[in-house]
Amino acid sequence: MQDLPNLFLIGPMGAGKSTIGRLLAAELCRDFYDSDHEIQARCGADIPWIFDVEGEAGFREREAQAIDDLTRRSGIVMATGGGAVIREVNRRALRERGTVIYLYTTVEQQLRRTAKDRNRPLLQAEDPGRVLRDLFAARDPLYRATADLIVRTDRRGPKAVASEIVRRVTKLVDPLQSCKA
Ligand SMILES: Nc1ncnc2c1ncn2[C@@H]1O[C@H](COP(=O)(O)OP(=O)(O)O)[C@@H](O)[C@H]1O
Ligand SMILES: O=C(O)C1=C[C@@H](OP(=O)(O)O)[C@@H](O)[C@H](O)C1
Ligand SMILES: [Mg+2]
Repeated sequence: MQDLPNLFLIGPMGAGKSTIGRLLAAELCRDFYDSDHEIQARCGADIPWIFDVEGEAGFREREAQAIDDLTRRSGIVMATGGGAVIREVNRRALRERGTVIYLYTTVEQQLRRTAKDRNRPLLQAEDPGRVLRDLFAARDPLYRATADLIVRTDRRGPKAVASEIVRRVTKLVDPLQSCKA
């Protein structure tokens, strides 16, 4: 497992990037980073505050800086925020500096998983289902274009998904490993 590249998780809000990323890193004995946590730690404020005071544009600047810095590390697992793929510079950093995994789930699951969480400013809207559908239409092509692997998270719990990623990524890196003793 030492030869594994950086693993970067992308996908929409509620896909499980933060939860599964942490489990994946533990399973691989890797350091775990979450670009959203990094942004909040550097700024000393939470995401709703950043959106309030600096707008989404300010948040995206901070996000690009965090992604550029974190993707330069080696041997890490990193969860991104759902909007990380909007910027071409982020997509390039992710693609060039690691293996990118798109965690896919349905909008219905996203809605259920994010319903009680007030920490996602984009979903504090009258119709969060509509927001999620519109974001999916805009971003799904970008997730697909950036990813090396697509893994569904709507049918299995976080632990099972983390194990599936380990299995698939190991094969991707060393296609012969499944033939080894
Ligand atoms: N595969 C899964 N099955 C069921 N619930 C999940 C799964 N992945 C994540 N969750 C739950 O969904 C919520 C949002 O997960 P989170 O990791 O914050 O998603 P993201 O970082 O992609 O927005 C959390 O309550 C988490 O426990
Ligand atoms: O989709 C988005 O634009 C966002 C997703 C959030 O992260 P999660 O995908 O981890 O919820 C967070 O970065 C911010 O609220 C914006
Ligand atoms: Mg997250």
